Amino acid sequence: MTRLWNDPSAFADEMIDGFVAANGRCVRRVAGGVVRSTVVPDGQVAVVIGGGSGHYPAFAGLVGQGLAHGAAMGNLFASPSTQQIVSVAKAAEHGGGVFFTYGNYAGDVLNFDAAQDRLRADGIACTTVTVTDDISSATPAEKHKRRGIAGDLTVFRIASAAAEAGGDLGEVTRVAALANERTRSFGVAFTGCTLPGAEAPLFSVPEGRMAVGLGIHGEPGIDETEIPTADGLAELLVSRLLAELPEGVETARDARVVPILNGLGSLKYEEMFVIYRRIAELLSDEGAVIVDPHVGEYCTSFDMAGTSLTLFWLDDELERLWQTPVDTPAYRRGTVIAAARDDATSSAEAIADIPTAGDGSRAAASLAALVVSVTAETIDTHVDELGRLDQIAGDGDHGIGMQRGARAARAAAESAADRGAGAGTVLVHAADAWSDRAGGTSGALWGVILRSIGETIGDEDRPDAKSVAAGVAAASRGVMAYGKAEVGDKTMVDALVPFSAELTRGVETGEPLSAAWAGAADAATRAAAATADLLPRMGRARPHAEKSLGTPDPGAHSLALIATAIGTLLADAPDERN
Ligand SMILES: Nc1ncnc2c1ncn2[C@@H]1O[C@H](COP(=O)(O)OP(=O)(O)O)[C@@H](O)[C@H]1O
Ligand SMILES: O=C(COP(=O)(O)O)[C@@H](O)CO
Repeated sequence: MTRLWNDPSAFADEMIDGFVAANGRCVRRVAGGVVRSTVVPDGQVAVVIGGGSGHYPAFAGLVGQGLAHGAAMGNLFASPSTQQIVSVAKAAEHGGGVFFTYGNYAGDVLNFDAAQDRLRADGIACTTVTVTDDISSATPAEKHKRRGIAGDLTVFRIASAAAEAGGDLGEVTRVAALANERTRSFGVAFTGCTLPGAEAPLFSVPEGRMAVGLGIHGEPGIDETEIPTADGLAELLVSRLLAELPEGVETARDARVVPILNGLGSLKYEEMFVIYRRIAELLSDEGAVIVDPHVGEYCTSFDMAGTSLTLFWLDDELERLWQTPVDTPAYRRGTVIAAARDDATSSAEAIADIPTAGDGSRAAASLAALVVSVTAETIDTHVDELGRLDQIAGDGDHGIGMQRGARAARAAAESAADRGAGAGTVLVHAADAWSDRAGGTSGALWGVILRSIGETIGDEDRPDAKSVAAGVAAASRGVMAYGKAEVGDKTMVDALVPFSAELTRGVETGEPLSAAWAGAADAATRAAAATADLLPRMGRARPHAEKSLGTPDPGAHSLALIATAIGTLLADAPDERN
């Protein structure tokens, strides 16, 4: 149970404030996260990590000399937004390009890839290696789909050591990929974790039972067994990992390996030492040479009681890099020669310009802002229900993520309308605020939706039914192009595509916008409900496909709720709104 918070939706921000206040020796705050507070030599590759909050010391606790140059810090269990990542990367960059590395989660990939594209467009060279160490999350044939857990540490460290040694972007990328290939993890848990403000844990394990093969968000495990003895658990973890030695390691005999026993949040160190005692015996019995063992917390899941074992199989090059000194808030090895302090301060965030707008579009701006406001109210009303749906096969954060995004969008839309923006700019500002503040997959996609509609209706004329339907059609295409999901994958696309099709059909047959919108919202509601029968093929829910059968997709459901509420708004004043 996470017991202490002020406002749950402010938890991540307040946590960052406190973290920076306590660790100014190593980090300073920038928009979107933290960067090193010490001077970095010109031309050094910047290693930028990041991910959702709730995993301390991942990710910000691993920023400092010898390790990462910056960390983009998302909301609880949600990827940082594209804007956050761009901002941190620009602050961390010192002329040698940016190397991104993070755990392989859909929201992170979506947002880090988009940030990488933006930086490249600005002339900054970037490469990426996603961490895929968790062997329980996909088969060896689909290794690239595996998620990243405590193996983050080995990849981050090797990449950073290569950057500190003066390696260029190609070199840093090569050794990081090698470290990832040679890092394998497997985890178990005894209780689920509870997000701040939530009434119940994300999942529960029956008394005396243990969930096997689960990740760092309380995603359900792939199996459940009786809780074994400490020695029995050591045997399970070691046997699973030895059954999948990486390429280049034919046998454990004489192989040099770093074992990392990671606590997931509330397992006692003493319990871990008892387990590790047997892990060390088992590895030695196999003839493996143990190097620099780690027992502690490296990537947690709030208060989850559980543990994972990571085995990092060294070669000469990786071992040399692994032995270099590190000094970060949460992780120290060897003796680092302290660099001078970097007194740079981050510049204030620019206030986005308001382009000149035509009278017709300005007249519709307050309605556009009202639409965003109704969206935020709808999410406020359903926030718990959305969290519960996302808990079944996801990470339970759909409600709070949508709430954070929609509230920020409402404030941005109202501010733009007050400053004389046209309807298109109102929605574009709302889009940017939503994706920036919410992060995660749905934050990025709601940014695409609002931006597509805003750009289509533009700032000249009063939007009519045709331009609104064209905007929604552009949003539908945009979401599919960005997220790569198709109809039937059990995502918001399953509601958005029929919504758009029905809206276009209604408008083309001459229905007023309010009527066409109401028909489209009904179609979205039916389609969202029908996702209960689908098996997910994208994102967090994919490894838990069967668990999600019978439950609608949270993103499809929230989209249908929003569409319905906007329909009611339009119907209330049809002549004003058509
Ligand atoms: N690739 C995708 N394309 C479209 N929608 C997606 C995709 N991946 C996930 N989603 C939608 O996002 C929802 C999850 O949103 P949310 O929980 O807020 O984000 P996150 O998974 O990043 O925490 C899913 O229910 C689904 O509707
Ligand atoms: O969960 C995280 C990001 O993945 P999403 O796909 O956005 O849920 C985060 O905690 C790990 O970086």
